Amino acid sequence: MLEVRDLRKSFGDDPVFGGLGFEVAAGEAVAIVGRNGAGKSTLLKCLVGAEHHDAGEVLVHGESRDETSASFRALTAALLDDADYFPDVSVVEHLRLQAWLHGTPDPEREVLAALDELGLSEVRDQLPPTLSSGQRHRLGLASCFVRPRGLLVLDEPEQRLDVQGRTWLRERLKAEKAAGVAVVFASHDQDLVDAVADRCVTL
Ligand SMILES: Nc1ncnc2c1ncn2[C@@H]1O[C@H](COP(=O)(O)OP(=O)(O)OP(=O)(O)O)[C@@H](O)[C@H]1O
Repeated sequence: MLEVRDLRKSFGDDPVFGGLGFEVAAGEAVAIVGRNGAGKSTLLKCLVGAEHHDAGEVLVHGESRDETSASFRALTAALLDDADYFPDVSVVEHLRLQAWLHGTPDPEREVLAALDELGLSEVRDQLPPTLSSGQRHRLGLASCFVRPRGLLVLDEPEQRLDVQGRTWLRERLKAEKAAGVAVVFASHDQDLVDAVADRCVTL
C-alpha cells in the first residue's frame, strides 16, 4: 500500500531525517516513534504531501504519491497536528462535508454513527471554537472515520483523549487493520504502540 524509499528532509541546514525507508501493507500498522523534535510530524506531513521532502520517494500502490490527485486524497484519511476547522461550520456539518466530499455511501448514517462513537452527539450543533480541546480532537478523528479510506495517517491520535477515549482508540485502530486499512501513526503512548503497531520506525 505505502512504500517510503530513502526519504530525506531538512529545514535549511538542519537535517530532520535522511535515508528513511519502510513499507506498510494493507491491514498493517506502523508506529513512528522518537523524542520531541525528532521529526515525526514532519514525516507524516511528507507522507500526505502537506510538506515537501528533499529527496527519496513516497509510493502509494507503487505510484509516486501525488497530493493533487483526487484518487490519492480519496484513499487517504489523515489527522495531522495542525488540524483546522471552519469557525462557522458546526460539528455535524463538518462531518457531513467530509462524508459528502469523499463519496461515503449512506453519509447520514455514517455521520450519526461517528458522532455517537466519538461521544460528540451532545455537541453536534456547536461550532469548533466552542468545543473543549479533547472534543476538537475527537472531531478530527471522527472526520477520518466518516469517509472511505485505505490509508490512515494519524499524528499522536491519543493526545487529549481521556482514559476511555484511549481504550476506544486502541480498539478502533485494531478494527481499522482488520478491515484492511494501512495505518501509520506517530505516538508517545507506548501502550497504544504495543497494542496496535506491527512495526516501529524510530526517528
Ligand atoms: N516549518 C519548519 N521550519 C523549520 N523547522 C521546522 C519546521 N517544522 C518543524 N521544524 C523542526 O523540525 C524538527 C522536527 O519537528 P517535528 O514537529 O517533526 O517533530 P516531532 O517528532 O513531531 O516532535 P513532537 O514529538 O514534539 O511532536 C524540530 O526541530 C522542529 O523545530
